[in-house]
Amino acid sequence: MKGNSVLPSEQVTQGVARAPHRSLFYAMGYTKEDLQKPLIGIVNAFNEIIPGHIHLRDLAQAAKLGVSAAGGTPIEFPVIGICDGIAMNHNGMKYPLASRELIADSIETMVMAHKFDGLVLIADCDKIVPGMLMAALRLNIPSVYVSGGPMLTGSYAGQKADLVRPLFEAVGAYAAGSISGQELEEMELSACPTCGSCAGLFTANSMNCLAEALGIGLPGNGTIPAPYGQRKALAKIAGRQVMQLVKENIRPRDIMTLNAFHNAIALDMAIGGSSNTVLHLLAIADEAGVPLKLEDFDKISARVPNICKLSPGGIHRLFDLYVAGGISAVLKQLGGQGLLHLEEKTVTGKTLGENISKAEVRNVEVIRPISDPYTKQGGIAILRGNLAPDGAVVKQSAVAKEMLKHTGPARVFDSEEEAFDAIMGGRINKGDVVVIRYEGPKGGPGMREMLSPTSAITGMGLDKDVALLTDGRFSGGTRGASIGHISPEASEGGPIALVQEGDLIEINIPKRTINVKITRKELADRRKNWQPPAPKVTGKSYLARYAAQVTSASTGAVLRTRG
Ligand SMILES: CC(C)(O)[C@@H](O)C(=O)O
Ligand SMILES: [Mg+2]
Repeated sequence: MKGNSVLPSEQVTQGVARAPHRSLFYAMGYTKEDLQKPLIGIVNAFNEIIPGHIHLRDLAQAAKLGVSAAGGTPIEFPVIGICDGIAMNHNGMKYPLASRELIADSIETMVMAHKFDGLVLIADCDKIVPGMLMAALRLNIPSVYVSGGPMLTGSYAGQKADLVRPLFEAVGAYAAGSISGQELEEMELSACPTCGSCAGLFTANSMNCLAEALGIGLPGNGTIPAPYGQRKALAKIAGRQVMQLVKENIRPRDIMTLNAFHNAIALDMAIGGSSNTVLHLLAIADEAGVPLKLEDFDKISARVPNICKLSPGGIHRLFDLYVAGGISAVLKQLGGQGLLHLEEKTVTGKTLGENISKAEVRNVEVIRPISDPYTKQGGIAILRGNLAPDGAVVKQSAVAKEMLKHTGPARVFDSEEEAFDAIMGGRINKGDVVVIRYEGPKGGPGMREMLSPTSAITGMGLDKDVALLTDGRFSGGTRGASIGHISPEASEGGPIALVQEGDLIEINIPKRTINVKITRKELADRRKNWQPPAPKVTGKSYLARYAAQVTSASTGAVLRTRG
């Protein structure tokens, strides 16, 4: 399209050879005029198994109205989506990260086959968001991403509530005998009151907020509540806006540049986003051909302060952030201190700086000034050491002060199930460092989120005494000294595979180190006796193919491609 006006859809709508194609469109009720207009794919991840997606039909409808009103022809098609909460703490959790690549691949498949001219991508939860952004960059046709928006805050016993605080953590509290079965049931009934992504700053909301800073989501994308009329209006505007992008030939790679990724990381550090954002931003950048590295997170974390504390790190929820001015107000704070690239292009057709120029903070308890942050550094830290030569990730903003430096004996488990049973069975002692390995992208496979073990530790009141390390990953709802993405992973022979029960592990988050206190020689001797494990999944399953192709978490757990 650059320099001339040829639209991809002309390959299916124009000329003599395409008479059969047009006939197929007419079979569906499209008119002759419809086929003269840009064909806009409305990628709708609606399903009836994710609260964040249960209302997406309404948003797709609104987006279609926006496209039509702006002179385009909207054409909807679906993609899959997993609810991480429902997939949690069993073997289903091996699929969500892997679903990211399936989603990207299936959008590529639909768009390449049918020749759309632009996309409105509609999703809400965890892996569906990066999967969609990866596809947008791979295809590089004009695209706008719209999220389903956050769930309203729940309430329990007069306090704000969400899926994690208190509910996931209540499982540990129940095991420790500090709450009754009836209390647990009351929490179940009240923690998640509406449609939308779970109300804390977990992975879904983190990604939806970062989409604003990346420029691919409209202002308000991260925080406008899911049930609000404004959410539908946002989808309508997205439909209108994608038409503008088609006209002006502005594509995802013009928007999601290295500077835009740096903006997203700066926002992530300021709000204390999910540790999963590290994996996803690296994978999205990989599709953009942008040289983003794990080190970029640490460099930006060193200079961007943490100014918001939302659940699980604090008591505020996305609704509080919305009322306080939303992501635009946070970005305005950062921009005012020279911490952003404000000249970056966005899907509004304006720059990021123009988008946020009128924003203001309406509650300084929810969005603190840069001069009075929670911490001078950002929410996420990258650790290295003899246990993680290729890096590890911790959400330092959600670590109890007492645990920022900790040395304790390793309690080693070769799966999440074994570790969870030990925690729930009261077999973890104060001071212990729980090691959960063979749960990496390849070894798991699928790099499970360890929300149940980390929440059980917290719920049992051990979060100021016990650390947890893994080559798997965490939920955005995880808090405590939970260090994940340890790379290389155990099944690839990473040093985490060589740790033995009782080894002393030294964690120093301020110094960014993670080490097992054994000599280099001892480590080398243990390595000689180490055997790579047999793959856990074989045969024809998608997961077996995924395990064969997936690469390290330190580079986003993307799939290796040939050549
Ligand atoms: C279920 C959750 C809380 O959404 C989790 O999957 C996350 O990553 O945040
Ligand atoms: Mg998740």
